[in-house]
Amino acid sequence: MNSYGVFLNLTGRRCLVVGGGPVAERKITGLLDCGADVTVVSPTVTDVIAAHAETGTLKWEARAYREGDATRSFLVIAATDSKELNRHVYEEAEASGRLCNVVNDQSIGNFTVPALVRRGRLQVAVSTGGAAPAVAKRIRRELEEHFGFEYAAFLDEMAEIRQLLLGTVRDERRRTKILQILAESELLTLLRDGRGEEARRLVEDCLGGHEI
Ligand SMILES: C[C@@]1(CC(=O)O)C2=NC(=C\c3[nH]c(c(CCC(=O)O)c3CC(=O)O)Cc3[nH]c(c(CC(=O)O)c3CCC(=O)O)/C=C3\N/C(=C\2)[C@@H](CCC(=O)O)[C@]3(C)CC(=O)O)/[C@H]1CCC(=O)O
Ligand SMILES: NC(=O)c1ccc[n+]([C@@H]2O[C@H](COP(=O)([O-])OP(=O)(O)OC[C@H]3O[C@@H](n4cnc5c(N)ncnc54)[C@H](O)[C@@H]3O)[C@@H](O)[C@H]2O)c1
Repeated sequence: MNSYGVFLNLTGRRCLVVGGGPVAERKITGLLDCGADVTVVSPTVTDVIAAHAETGTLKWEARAYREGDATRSFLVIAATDSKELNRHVYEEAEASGRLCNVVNDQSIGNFTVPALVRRGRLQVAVSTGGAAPAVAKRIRRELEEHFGFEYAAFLDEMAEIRQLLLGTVRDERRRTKILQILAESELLTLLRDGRGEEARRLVEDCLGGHEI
Protein backbone atom coordinates (compact mmCIF):
# COMPACT_ATOMS: atom_id res chain seq x y z
CA MET A 1 0.00 0.00 0.00
CA ASN A 2 1.22 3.50 -0.80
CA SER A 3 1.89 6.03 1.97
CA TYR A 4 -0.03 9.30 1.98
CA GLY A 5 2.44 12.19 1.55
CA VAL A 6 1.79 15.27 3.70
CA PHE A 7 3.64 18.33 5.02
CA LEU A 8 3.04 18.86 8.73
CA ASN A 9 2.91 22.23 10.46
CA LEU A 10 4.98 21.64 13.60
CA THR A 11 5.41 25.22 14.78
CA GLY A 12 5.36 25.19 18.57
CA ARG A 13 4.21 21.55 18.65
CA ARG A 14 5.71 19.29 21.28
CA CYS A 15 7.81 16.59 19.63
CA LEU A 16 9.60 13.84 21.53
CA VAL A 17 12.75 12.13 20.29
CA VAL A 18 13.75 8.99 22.17
CA GLY A 19 17.47 8.35 21.67
CA GLY A 20 20.31 10.77 21.02
CA GLY A 21 22.64 9.16 18.45
CA PRO A 22 23.48 10.33 14.91
CA VAL A 23 20.13 9.19 13.52
CA ALA A 24 18.20 11.04 16.24
CA GLU A 25 20.39 14.09 15.50
CA ARG A 26 19.39 14.05 11.81
CA LYS A 27 15.67 13.84 12.65
CA ILE A 28 16.04 16.56 15.33
CA THR A 29 17.68 18.92 12.84
CA GLY A 30 14.64 18.53 10.59
CA LEU A 31 12.23 19.12 13.48
CA LEU A 32 14.06 22.27 14.66
CA ASP A 33 14.08 23.63 11.10
CA CYS A 34 10.27 23.48 11.28
CA GLY A 35 9.99 25.35 14.58
CA ALA A 36 9.03 22.29 16.63
CA ASP A 37 9.26 22.28 20.43
CA VAL A 38 11.69 19.37 20.80
CA THR A 39 12.35 17.24 23.88
CA VAL A 40 15.02 14.54 23.76
CA VAL A 41 14.90 11.64 26.21
CA SER A 42 18.18 9.75 26.15
CA PRO A 43 20.99 8.92 28.61
CA THR A 44 23.59 10.02 26.05
CA VAL A 45 23.46 12.45 23.12
CA THR A 46 25.75 13.62 20.31
CA ASP A 47 27.75 16.84 20.71
CA VAL A 48 25.38 18.66 18.37
CA ILE A 49 22.31 17.69 20.42
CA ALA A 50 24.14 18.62 23.64
CA ALA A 51 24.98 22.03 22.16
CA HIS A 52 21.30 22.61 21.29
CA ALA A 53 20.40 21.70 24.87
CA GLU A 54 23.03 24.16 26.19
CA THR A 55 21.57 27.03 24.16
CA GLY A 56 17.98 26.10 25.00
CA THR A 57 17.03 25.25 21.41
CA LEU A 58 15.67 21.96 22.74
CA LYS A 59 15.11 20.22 26.06
CA TRP A 60 17.27 17.21 26.92
CA GLU A 61 16.20 14.83 29.67
CA ALA A 62 19.31 12.76 30.35
CA ARG A 63 17.64 9.50 31.34
CA ALA A 64 16.17 6.29 29.96
CA TYR A 65 12.67 6.21 28.44
CA ARG A 66 9.90 5.95 31.03
CA GLU A 67 6.43 4.45 30.70
CA GLY A 68 4.01 7.02 29.30
CA ASP A 69 6.62 9.43 27.85
CA ALA A 70 5.31 8.86 24.32
CA THR A 71 1.71 9.69 25.18
CA ARG A 72 2.25 13.39 25.76
CA SER A 73 3.60 14.68 22.44
CA PHE A 74 2.06 15.49 19.08
CA LEU A 75 4.80 13.53 17.35
CA VAL A 76 7.27 10.91 18.57
CA ILE A 77 10.46 9.56 17.00
CA ALA A 78 11.71 6.25 18.36
CA ALA A 79 15.41 6.51 17.53
CA THR A 80 17.21 4.26 19.99
CA ASP A 81 19.35 1.34 18.85
CA SER A 82 16.99 -1.13 20.54
CA LYS A 83 14.22 -2.60 18.38
CA GLU A 84 12.38 -3.79 21.48
CA LEU A 85 12.38 -0.38 23.14
CA ASN A 86 11.45 1.38 19.88
CA ARG A 87 8.53 -1.02 19.48
CA HIS A 88 7.39 -0.28 23.04
CA VAL A 89 7.60 3.48 22.39
CA TYR A 90 5.60 2.99 19.20
CA GLU A 91 2.91 0.94 20.95
CA GLU A 92 2.43 3.60 23.62
CA ALA A 93 2.37 6.38 21.04
CA GLU A 94 -0.06 4.52 18.77
CA ALA A 95 -2.39 3.65 21.67
CA SER A 96 -2.71 7.36 22.48
CA GLY A 97 -3.17 8.41 18.84
CA ARG A 98 0.24 10.01 18.30
CA LEU A 99 2.28 10.24 15.13
CA CYS A 100 5.25 7.93 15.54
CA ASN A 101 8.30 7.20 13.41
CA VAL A 102 10.51 4.19 14.15
CA VAL A 103 14.02 4.39 12.74
CA ASN A 104 15.05 0.74 12.76
CA ASP A 105 11.98 -1.35 12.07
CA GLN A 106 10.05 -1.00 8.82
CA SER A 107 7.19 -3.16 10.04
CA ILE A 108 5.95 -0.58 12.56
CA GLY A 109 5.53 3.20 12.92
CA ASN A 110 2.81 5.30 11.28
CA PHE A 111 5.01 7.63 9.24
CA THR A 112 8.46 7.71 7.66
CA VAL A 113 10.72 10.70 7.06
CA PRO A 114 11.56 11.55 3.44
CA ALA A 115 14.83 12.88 2.02
CA LEU A 116 14.30 16.61 1.46
CA VAL A 117 15.47 19.24 -1.00
CA ARG A 118 14.98 22.72 0.45
CA ARG A 119 15.08 25.93 -1.57
CA GLY A 120 13.39 28.70 0.39
CA ARG A 121 9.68 27.91 0.33
CA LEU A 122 10.20 25.00 -2.05
CA GLN A 123 10.48 21.53 -0.55
CA VAL A 124 10.82 18.39 -2.65
CA ALA A 125 10.32 15.22 -0.61
CA VAL A 126 11.61 11.84 -1.73
CA SER A 127 10.34 8.49 -0.49
CA THR A 128 11.27 5.04 -1.69
CA GLY A 129 8.58 3.53 0.51
CA GLY A 130 11.40 2.29 2.71
CA ALA A 131 12.81 0.17 -0.13
CA ALA A 132 16.26 1.77 -0.11
CA PRO A 133 16.93 4.96 1.94
CA ALA A 134 20.38 5.27 0.34
CA VAL A 135 18.61 5.62 -3.04
CA ALA A 136 16.34 8.32 -1.57
CA LYS A 137 19.53 10.17 -0.57
CA ARG A 138 21.00 9.76 -4.06
CA ILE A 139 17.82 11.07 -5.69
CA ARG A 140 17.76 14.01 -3.24
CA ARG A 141 21.31 14.90 -4.32
CA GLU A 142 20.39 14.63 -8.02
CA LEU A 143 17.38 16.88 -7.47
CA GLU A 144 19.58 19.42 -5.65
CA GLU A 145 21.65 19.72 -8.84
CA HIS A 146 18.54 20.46 -10.88
CA PHE A 147 16.67 22.70 -8.42
CA GLY A 148 19.16 25.48 -7.67
CA PHE A 149 18.79 28.33 -5.17
CA GLU A 150 17.16 30.50 -7.89
CA TYR A 151 13.94 28.64 -7.07
CA ALA A 152 13.80 30.40 -3.68
CA ALA A 153 13.73 33.88 -5.27
CA PHE A 154 11.43 32.68 -8.06
CA LEU A 155 8.88 31.39 -5.53
CA ASP A 156 9.06 34.57 -3.43
CA GLU A 157 8.33 36.61 -6.57
CA MET A 158 5.53 34.29 -7.67
CA ALA A 159 3.95 34.34 -4.18
CA GLU A 160 3.89 38.15 -4.21
CA ILE A 161 2.36 38.27 -7.68
CA ARG A 162 -0.20 35.63 -6.74
CA GLN A 163 -1.29 37.59 -3.66
CA LEU A 164 -1.71 40.68 -5.79
CA LEU A 165 -3.78 38.81 -8.39
CA LEU A 166 -5.97 37.14 -5.75
CA GLY A 167 -6.91 40.62 -4.58
CA THR A 168 -7.31 42.32 -7.95
CA VAL A 169 -8.30 39.84 -10.66
CA ARG A 170 -11.77 38.50 -9.93
CA ASP A 171 -11.96 36.14 -12.89
CA GLU A 172 -10.40 32.91 -11.65
CA ARG A 173 -9.68 31.57 -15.14
CA ARG A 174 -7.81 34.74 -16.07
CA ARG A 175 -5.84 34.67 -12.82
CA THR A 176 -4.88 31.05 -13.35
CA LYS A 177 -3.84 31.78 -16.93
CA ILE A 178 -1.51 34.63 -15.87
CA LEU A 179 0.05 32.49 -13.12
CA GLN A 180 0.53 29.55 -15.47
CA ILE A 181 2.24 31.76 -18.05
CA LEU A 182 4.60 33.22 -15.42
CA ALA A 183 5.33 29.80 -13.93
CA GLU A 184 6.39 28.51 -17.35
CA SER A 185 8.16 31.73 -18.39
CA GLU A 186 11.77 32.84 -18.49
CA LEU A 187 11.28 34.64 -15.15
CA LEU A 188 13.14 31.85 -13.35
CA THR A 189 16.27 32.12 -15.50
CA LEU A 190 16.18 35.92 -15.57
CA LEU A 191 16.18 35.98 -11.77
CA ARG A 192 18.92 33.32 -11.67
CA ASP A 193 21.10 35.39 -14.02
CA GLY A 194 20.54 38.62 -12.11
CA ARG A 195 18.70 40.24 -15.05
CA GLY A 196 16.37 42.13 -12.72
CA GLU A 197 15.25 44.80 -15.18
CA GLU A 198 14.18 42.23 -17.80
CA ALA A 199 12.45 40.19 -15.09
CA ARG A 200 10.51 43.28 -14.01
CA ARG A 201 9.47 44.01 -17.62
CA LEU A 202 8.37 40.42 -18.19
CA VAL A 203 6.18 40.54 -15.09
CA GLU A 204 4.72 43.92 -16.07
CA ASP A 205 3.88 42.69 -19.58
CA CYS A 206 2.19 39.65 -18.14
CA LEU A 207 0.21 41.53 -15.52
CA GLY A 208 -0.97 44.12 -18.05
CA GLY A 209 -1.52 47.07 -15.75
CA HIS A 210 -1.81 45.42 -12.33
CA GLU A 211 0.72 47.11 -10.05
CA ILE A 212 3.18 45.13 -7.97
C1 LIG B 1 15.59 9.51 3.65
C2 LIG B 1 16.17 9.52 5.06
C3 LIG B 1 15.56 10.68 5.78
C4 LIG B 1 16.10 10.98 7.15
O1 LIG B 1 16.38 10.06 7.92
O2 LIG B 1 16.25 12.17 7.42
C5 LIG B 1 15.87 8.16 5.67
N1 LIG B 1 16.98 7.44 5.78
C6 LIG B 1 18.08 8.12 5.32
C7 LIG B 1 19.35 7.58 5.15
C8 LIG B 1 19.76 6.23 5.44
N2 LIG B 1 19.13 5.37 6.25
C9 LIG B 1 19.84 4.17 6.31
C10 LIG B 1 21.00 4.31 5.48
C11 LIG B 1 22.09 3.23 5.28
C12 LIG B 1 21.84 2.46 4.00
C13 LIG B 1 20.58 1.60 4.03
O3 LIG B 1 20.39 0.80 4.97
O4 LIG B 1 19.79 1.72 3.08
C14 LIG B 1 20.93 5.59 4.91
C15 LIG B 1 21.88 6.23 3.92
C16 LIG B 1 23.06 6.89 4.57
O5 LIG B 1 23.09 7.08 5.79
O6 LIG B 1 23.97 7.22 3.80
C17 LIG B 1 19.56 2.97 7.13
C18 LIG B 1 18.17 2.66 7.49
N3 LIG B 1 17.07 3.45 7.34
C19 LIG B 1 15.99 2.77 7.80
C20 LIG B 1 16.42 1.52 8.34
C21 LIG B 1 15.54 0.52 9.05
C22 LIG B 1 14.72 -0.30 8.10
O7 LIG B 1 14.83 -0.21 6.86
O8 LIG B 1 13.93 -1.09 8.65
C23 LIG B 1 17.79 1.44 8.10
C24 LIG B 1 18.72 0.28 8.37
C25 LIG B 1 19.38 0.42 9.76
C26 LIG B 1 20.24 -0.78 10.04
O9 LIG B 1 21.00 -1.20 9.16
O10 LIG B 1 20.09 -1.28 11.17
C27 LIG B 1 14.65 3.24 7.78
C28 LIG B 1 14.18 4.45 7.25
N4 LIG B 1 14.95 5.45 6.76
C29 LIG B 1 14.14 6.41 6.25
C30 LIG B 1 14.58 7.70 5.89
C31 LIG B 1 12.74 5.96 6.16
C32 LIG B 1 12.44 5.45 4.74
C33 LIG B 1 12.75 6.49 3.64
C34 LIG B 1 12.50 5.94 2.28
O11 LIG B 1 11.33 5.87 1.91
O12 LIG B 1 13.46 5.54 1.60
C35 LIG B 1 12.72 4.80 7.18
C36 LIG B 1 11.83 3.62 6.80
C37 LIG B 1 12.20 5.25 8.53
C38 LIG B 1 12.65 6.65 8.90
O13 LIG B 1 13.78 6.78 9.41
O14 LIG B 1 11.84 7.58 8.72
C39 LIG B 1 17.73 9.55 5.08
C40 LIG B 1 18.43 10.19 3.86
C41 LIG B 1 18.69 11.65 4.18
C42 LIG B 1 19.41 12.35 3.09
O15 LIG B 1 18.74 12.89 2.21
O16 LIG B 1 20.65 12.43 3.17
N1 LIG C 1 16.17 5.46 9.91
C1 LIG C 1 17.36 5.80 9.53
O1 LIG C 1 17.52 6.72 8.77
C2 LIG C 1 18.56 5.02 10.04
C3 LIG C 1 19.81 5.23 9.46
C4 LIG C 1 20.92 4.52 9.97
C5 LIG C 1 20.75 3.66 11.04
N2 LIG C 1 19.50 3.48 11.59
C6 LIG C 1 19.28 2.64 12.81
O2 LIG C 1 18.78 3.54 13.82
C7 LIG C 1 19.21 3.16 15.13
C8 LIG C 1 19.86 4.35 15.82
O3 LIG C 1 21.06 4.67 15.16
P1 LIG C 1 22.19 5.58 15.82
O4 LIG C 1 23.39 5.50 14.94
O5 LIG C 1 21.64 6.93 16.18
O6 LIG C 1 22.46 4.71 17.16
P2 LIG C 1 23.34 4.99 18.47
O7 LIG C 1 23.63 3.67 19.07
O8 LIG C 1 24.46 5.93 18.15
O9 LIG C 1 22.34 5.79 19.41
C9 LIG C 1 21.37 5.18 20.18
C10 LIG C 1 20.87 6.20 21.19
O10 LIG C 1 19.78 5.62 21.93
C11 LIG C 1 19.95 5.98 23.29
N3 LIG C 1 19.26 5.01 24.16
C12 LIG C 1 19.63 3.74 24.46
N4 LIG C 1 18.77 3.21 25.36
C13 LIG C 1 17.85 4.16 25.65
C14 LIG C 1 16.72 4.23 26.51
N5 LIG C 1 16.35 3.19 27.27
N6 LIG C 1 15.99 5.37 26.54
C15 LIG C 1 16.33 6.42 25.77
N7 LIG C 1 17.41 6.42 24.94
C16 LIG C 1 18.15 5.31 24.87
C17 LIG C 1 21.45 5.97 23.50
O11 LIG C 1 21.80 6.70 24.66
C18 LIG C 1 21.93 6.62 22.21
O12 LIG C 1 21.92 8.01 22.34
C19 LIG C 1 20.14 1.98 14.93
O13 LIG C 1 19.39 0.81 15.19
C20 LIG C 1 20.54 2.05 13.45
O14 LIG C 1 20.78 0.79 12.92
C21 LIG C 1 18.43 4.14 11.12
